[in-house]
Amino acid sequence: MELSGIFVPLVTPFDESGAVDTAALRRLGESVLEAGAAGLVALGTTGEPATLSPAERAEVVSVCRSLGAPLLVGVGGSATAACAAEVAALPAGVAAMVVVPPYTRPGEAGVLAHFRAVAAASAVPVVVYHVPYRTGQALSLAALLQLAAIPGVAGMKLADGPLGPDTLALLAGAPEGFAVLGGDDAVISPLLALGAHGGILASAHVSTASYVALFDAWRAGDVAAARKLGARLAALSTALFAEPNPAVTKAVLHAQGRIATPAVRLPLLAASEAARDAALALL
Ligand SMILES: O=C(O)C1=N[C@H](C(=O)O)C[C@H](O)C1
Repeated sequence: MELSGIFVPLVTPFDESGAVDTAALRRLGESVLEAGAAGLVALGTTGEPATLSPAERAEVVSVCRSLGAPLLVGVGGSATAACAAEVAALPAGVAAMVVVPPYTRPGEAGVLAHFRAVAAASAVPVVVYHVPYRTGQALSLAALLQLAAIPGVAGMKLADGPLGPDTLALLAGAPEGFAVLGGDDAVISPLLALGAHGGILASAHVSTASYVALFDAWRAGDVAAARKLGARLAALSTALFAEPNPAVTKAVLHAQGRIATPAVRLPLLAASEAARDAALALL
């Protein structure tokens, strides 16, 4: 699987009864692929995996797989053995997007041991999902580079906030073929400018072609177009993340008639009208 371009981590739409709306999920996946997305992510943070039952999670993965596009499947948890077993059970042809073990804060050596065990158990490529503001686990540049060197680890979804010297050094120092995919939507443009291989962006549900055009512009070296588009999309992403993800994105998709309800499951709360309207105004 080529880890390059814009991947859309699909929301999990719910119908009026609160059940997973698989027809809407399929339509969403088809629409973003038609608009140029390189692939999909099932069960990313945006898909609300924590509040889906095991049967619902399997259903979401099955719908996404049936679309035939490159697919990353989110896997997470603080127990290494359980995480390794989950990754080992993934079907061929997908990649596993495995979050740094959250909450436990096992330290860098513990994180490295976790990913060595998970990658050794996996028959599919592993993408490390580093999102310290959610997991509570910071990682130094040395640890990031050690993760990148683990056999079977094919890339990293990097969502560690403002870009700094470590980001530059990771992009310069990671092994050949290791993909860095941005996961902080508002800074995707500068990250692509620095050489990232793509992005996993919830924002790309609502303006997929524009995020794809941004990726293409940086790839082609069209700096003027990329800067202008990047600034506009940073404002859109900021509006979509004004309240906990994916509430605003779901509210916008509902307002556009693309999903039946804007519902999210507790403890997430539905987006405010103000946040939804602010995002819609930027489209
Ligand atoms: O679901 C994802 O994958 C993403 N989650 C991030 C988050 O909510 O922290 C944001 C990013 O757009 C992709």
